[in-house]
Amino acid sequence: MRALWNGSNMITCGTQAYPNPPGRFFMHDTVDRLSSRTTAKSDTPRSRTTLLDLPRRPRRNRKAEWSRRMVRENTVTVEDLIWPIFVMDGERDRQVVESMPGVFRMTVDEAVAEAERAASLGLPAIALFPYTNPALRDARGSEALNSDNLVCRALRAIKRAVPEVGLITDVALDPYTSHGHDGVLNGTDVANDATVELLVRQALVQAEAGADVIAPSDMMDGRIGAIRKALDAADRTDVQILAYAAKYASCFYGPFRDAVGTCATLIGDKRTYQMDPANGDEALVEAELDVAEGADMLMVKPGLPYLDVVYRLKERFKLPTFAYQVSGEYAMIEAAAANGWLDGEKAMMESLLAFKRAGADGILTYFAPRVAERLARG
Ligand SMILES: NCC(=O)CCC(=O)O
Ligand SMILES: [Mg+2]
Repeated sequence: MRALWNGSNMITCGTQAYPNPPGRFFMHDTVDRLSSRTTAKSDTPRSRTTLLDLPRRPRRNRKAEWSRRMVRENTVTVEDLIWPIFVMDGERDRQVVESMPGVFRMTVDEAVAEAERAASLGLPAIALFPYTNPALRDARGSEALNSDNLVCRALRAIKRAVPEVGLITDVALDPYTSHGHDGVLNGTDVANDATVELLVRQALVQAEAGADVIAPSDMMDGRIGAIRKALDAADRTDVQILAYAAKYASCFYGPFRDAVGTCATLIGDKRTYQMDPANGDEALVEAELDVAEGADMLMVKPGLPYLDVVYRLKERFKLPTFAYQVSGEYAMIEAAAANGWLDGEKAMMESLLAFKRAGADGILTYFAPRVAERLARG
């Protein structure tokens, strides 16, 4: 209970009000009269500062670092982190992603070296995203079905070099279409069922090249079930599906579109298939369908602005639930840190801890190697 001066000549303490002489504010003797333990305590100097009779003082548990460590509910570990990597054509080359300081597009050989780094840091998995040569993009995203495309080449090379790192691939057509949408167009509409047919083929091509986890991020209806059936029919019952169950039509993907080159190509927006940021219950409907269709794991995207959704999905379905700390979230922290407005390291760690507190089992984050290195330093 907190004693407050209410601006009049009364002191309020909980629901009770006590008279206080005008002009006198909160003298110790006034408080002592309110305390049932006054007499015994008033003998010692310490008791003079004990103004309130509080059976519960949550600050006690925070009094020292050892105690804070002892009562800590959540921690970020290296196992929580999945590292998204951008691949591009060429050899021994990297390109800066302007809007994501510290993040690069890299050639397959460089990606292999980074996968080796991931393994040595103890990161469980990496997620691959291609920067497709614009000349290879067409209206139907045909390059997605090429078993020798950039992602498939990266999968084979990384699998060969570092088999212990899990490989997650993005199933969606946007890095491959000339219009930047996640599916094929029927007029201006992204045609659901025709797109699902292509996504199934894309998933099979990726599984064949060595993907351990297929992660459909397209938000077409029915694609999880269709992909599961096709994988099973192809004798790939071992391939996991991480469903981007609740992917919102968010402005926070801006820098990612820079990285995979869809900023220039995207015509219009994705609001007819990605979710409305205003909706929470709808995420439960989406996730329920994906679970029924065979999703092994769920994803919420973006991350920090959607922690309520992470919490609700984890509570409801009890499946491994991941959050994607997307490019815009990364860019915001980096930009503020570069301006000296935030302590970037602290913001990075606090943001990841928040995902854990909300119930996430893991986080896809561009900070992954930096955090892993920091955790390794202890
Ligand atoms: N499928 C991946 C995205 O759509 C965006 C991720 C990001 O903004 O980091
Ligand atoms: Mg869905």
